[in-house]
Amino acid sequence: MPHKLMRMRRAESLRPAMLAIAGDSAAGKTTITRGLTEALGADRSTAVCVDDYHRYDREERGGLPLTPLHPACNHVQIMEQHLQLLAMGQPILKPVYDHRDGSLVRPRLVEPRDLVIVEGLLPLHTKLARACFDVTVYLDPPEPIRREWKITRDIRQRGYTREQVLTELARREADSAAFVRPQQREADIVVRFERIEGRENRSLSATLLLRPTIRHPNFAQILSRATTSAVHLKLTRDSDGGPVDALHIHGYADPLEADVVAKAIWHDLGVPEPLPVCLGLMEDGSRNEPLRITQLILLHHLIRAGVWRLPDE
Ligand SMILES: Nc1ncnc2c1ncn2[C@@H]1O[C@H](COP(=O)(O)OP(=O)(O)OP(=O)(O)O)[C@@H](O)[C@H]1O
Ligand SMILES: O=C(CO)[C@H](O)[C@H](O)COP(=O)(O)O
Repeated sequence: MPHKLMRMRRAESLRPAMLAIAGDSAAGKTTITRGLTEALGADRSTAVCVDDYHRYDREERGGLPLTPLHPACNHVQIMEQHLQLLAMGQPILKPVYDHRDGSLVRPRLVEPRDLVIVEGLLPLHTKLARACFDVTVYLDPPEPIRREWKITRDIRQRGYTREQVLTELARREADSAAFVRPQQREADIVVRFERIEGRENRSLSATLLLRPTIRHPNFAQILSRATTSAVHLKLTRDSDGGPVDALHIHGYADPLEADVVAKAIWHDLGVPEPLPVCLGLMEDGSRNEPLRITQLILLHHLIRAGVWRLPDE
């Protein structure tokens, strides 16, 4: 049972805290990761994108009946090996896929820091890969929103036309259902940015399903200390019908009110540093409160996972 061995070996030794962020293309993984790594700093954190393990470049893929979401289109075994090495604090020589033109370029030496964030299409696809993580997240925006994000991003940054993106989205649907979306069930936290019907405000709200597979911050207590209408905790149903806690962050949250919650979450962590200012920052420089609180919660988990294994604790 290699995945059980991996869990045991990790429990025995001092090694980095590992966070996985899985989700379909343009689900928002890079946007969340960017804020986390900036907040933690390059000396404490490393980010790895497992889409770099694509087996074929864009041109080669064009002639194949495969989409990048299919495990056969990725070096999954090498990804597993590298995740195990990172999880044990070892360096890797990681392949690199350049999305600007779809080419596979010179590999990069990655030395894990105390906190490692791994994002991509399939980081939770296998048991062995999952065993490498302390905290697992799945980003689950509603399909119409993800499609909007993908169309805009792929046209602006990856050299595609609108028609090409629409064709590709249709081509990928079966593989997304078979290989990407099932990872939702494997995650400790499921994040959904969505538009709430009837709200005039166009900002997206965020709902975080907090599954009892890991220990979450005591939000009931944290929110009882922070008088605000920006965030609330509710009991909802998971996809299997079971009850699960969910934290809802309103898209219309007043930044001042959201700040009260952000400070309370940060304070709960007991870290003396000031609240990082880079959280909630979008690529265009705008600020997004639901994104900020989501990043803060993931940061809380990652730092806690790291602190728990310090030798004096
Ligand atoms: N919370 C959000 N609110 C508004 N827009 C968002 C949000 N998250 C992401 N986006 C938009 O969606 C686009 C895609 O996001 P991002 O690059 O983070 O996705 P990704 O999951 O890393 O994509 P890929 O796996 O294809 O590289 C971004 O250009 C960004 O503008
Ligand atoms: O699903 C994706 C994640 O970003 C990409 O489309 C996939 O990685 C292939 O990349 P590209 O479209 O840049 O060739």
